[in-house]
Amino acid sequence: MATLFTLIPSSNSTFLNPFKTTQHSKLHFATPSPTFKNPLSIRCFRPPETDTPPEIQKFWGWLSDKGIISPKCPVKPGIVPEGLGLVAQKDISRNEVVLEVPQKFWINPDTVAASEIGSVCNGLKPWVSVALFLMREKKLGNSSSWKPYIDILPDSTNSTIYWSEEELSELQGSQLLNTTLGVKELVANEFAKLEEEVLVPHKQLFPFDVTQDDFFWAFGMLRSRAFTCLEGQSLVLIPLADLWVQQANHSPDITAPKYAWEIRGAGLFSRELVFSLRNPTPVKAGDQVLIQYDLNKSNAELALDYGLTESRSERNAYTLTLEIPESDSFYGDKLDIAESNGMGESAYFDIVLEQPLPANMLPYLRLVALGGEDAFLLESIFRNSIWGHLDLPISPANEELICQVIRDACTSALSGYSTTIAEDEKLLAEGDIDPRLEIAITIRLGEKKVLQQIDEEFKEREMELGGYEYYQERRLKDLGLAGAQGEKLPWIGEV
Ligand SMILES: C[S@@+](CC[C@H](N)C(=O)[O-])C[C@H]1O[C@@H](n2cnc3c(N)ncnc32)[C@H](O)[C@@H]1O
Repeated sequence: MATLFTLIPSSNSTFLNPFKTTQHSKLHFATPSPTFKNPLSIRCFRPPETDTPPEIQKFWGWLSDKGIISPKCPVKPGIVPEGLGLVAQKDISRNEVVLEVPQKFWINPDTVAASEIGSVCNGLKPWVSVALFLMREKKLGNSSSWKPYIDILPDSTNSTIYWSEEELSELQGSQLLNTTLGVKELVANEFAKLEEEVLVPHKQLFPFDVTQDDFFWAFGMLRSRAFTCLEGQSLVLIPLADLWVQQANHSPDITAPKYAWEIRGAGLFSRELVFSLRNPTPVKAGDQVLIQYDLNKSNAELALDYGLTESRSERNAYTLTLEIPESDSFYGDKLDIAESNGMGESAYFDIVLEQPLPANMLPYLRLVALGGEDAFLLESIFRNSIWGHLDLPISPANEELICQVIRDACTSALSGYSTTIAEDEKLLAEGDIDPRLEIAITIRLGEKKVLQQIDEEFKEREMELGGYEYYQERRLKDLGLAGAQGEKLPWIGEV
C-alpha cells in the first residue's frame, strides 16, 4: 500500500505553480545581505543624513525628480534591521495613504514589451520577461534609466534559493529542501531556454555576459518583491512600494495586504493607474511602516519567497499528497467518485500545526483505501451518497488501513531529518544563530512537529477503532434494523 500515500514538496509560489521534483541541480550562491555600491551624491528633498548610503539618497532624488514623491511624503527609505525599509517621517494614522506610484514607474510585462527588448520577449512567460529586463537593466549600468532603482536592490536575500550546498544540508529531510531544489532546477531550465532562444540569437541586445547566476538574482528579486495579486497584473515590481518589510510575528493590528494596497484610476477620466499604499496600523515618526505579506503562507513559503520565517504555530505546515494508484483494481470507480466531488487522482492536503485535519482528507483517504468487503460501496448505485458515507468510518479494516498507512508515512518522513525536535528546540533556545541556520531549524522543527501531530492523531484513531460506529451499523440504524446496542439483528443480510 506504499503508493497510497506519498509525501511531496509543495510550493504555492507567488508566481509559479507547485513543483513536484526532488532532483538536484548545481548550486552557486553567496553574498547574503544588501550592499550599497557606487557612491554618488544627488539632489534630494531632505538634507542628506550622514548615515544614509548614497544609493538611497540617489534613489530618493530620482523618485522626487520623477514626481513620484513630494516633500510631504510621510515615509522615506531607511536602513532597518531587515535591509531597507520604509520609515515614517511623521506620525501616520491607520489607513493613511503613505505613497502612490503611477503606472509608468511600474516594471511589468507591459514595460518589457514597450522596451528595446520587447520584440524578442514575445512568447516568454511573464516572470521570465521581467527577470530578463531586470538583469539587462542591471548590466546596462549607467546607461539604464532604472539605475537608481536597480542600485538599491540587494545582491540576494536569505531565500533558500540563494543558499550554499552546506546551508541547504541543514534542511535535510524537509519538504522545503525538495521544493527549493525543484525551483532551482526549474529556473536553471528556464535560463537554458532563454539563452538558446533569446540571449544568443539577439546578442546585439545583450552585449554582455548574462549568466545563470544573474538570472537567479533576478528571479529572487521578483520572488521577494513583485506584487502578484493586483487587479489585471500578473506580476509587477513597484519601486519604493517594494521596500515594505514584513511584520515579524503577527500583530492583529497589521492587516492583510489586500486592505493595505489597491490600484485605482487617477488623472483625467481616471485613465492613469496608480498603485496606492495605505498604512495598516498607526505608526510614530521614526518607526518602520510594516505589513503582513501574506497571512496564509507557510513558513516554508516565506523562507522560499522572502528568506524569513515566523514563530506563529500556524505558519508550520506539511503537505500530504495522496493518490489513487493506477494499479488499484477499482481505479476507475475511485477516480470517478473523487472527480464527482471536486478532487482528482492526486490530492494535496496542507496540514497545519495545531489545526484540525483539512476537510476532505479523511474521506479521500477512506476512498483510496476502500476494498475487500467494503468494495460494494463503489458500485454506481451508491455514487450520489458515497462521499457522505466516507465522511465517517466505513469499516474497522478500512479505518485501520488508513491509520497504518499514515503512521508509516510519518515514521518514514521523520526518519529523514538529521536532528530531533528536542535538538532543534535546544539550538533555537541558545539563540545567536546565523539567520539562514535559524530559518533551517525553524522549518525542520515545524515540519517534524506537524508530522508528529499527524502521527498522534492517527495513533488515537487506531486506539479507538473498536469504539467507532461504522457504515453497516449506521445503515441498520437508519433502517431501524439494529438491535438495542446497534448490533445487526441475526436475520438481516447485507444492506
Ligand atoms: C519586499 S522586500 C523589502 C525590502 C528589503 N528589506 C530590501 O532591503 O530591499 C522583501 C525582503 O526584505 C527582507 N525582509 C522583509 N521583512 C523581513 C523580516 N521581517 N525579517 C527579515 N527580513 C525581512 C527579506 O530579505 C525579504 O526578501
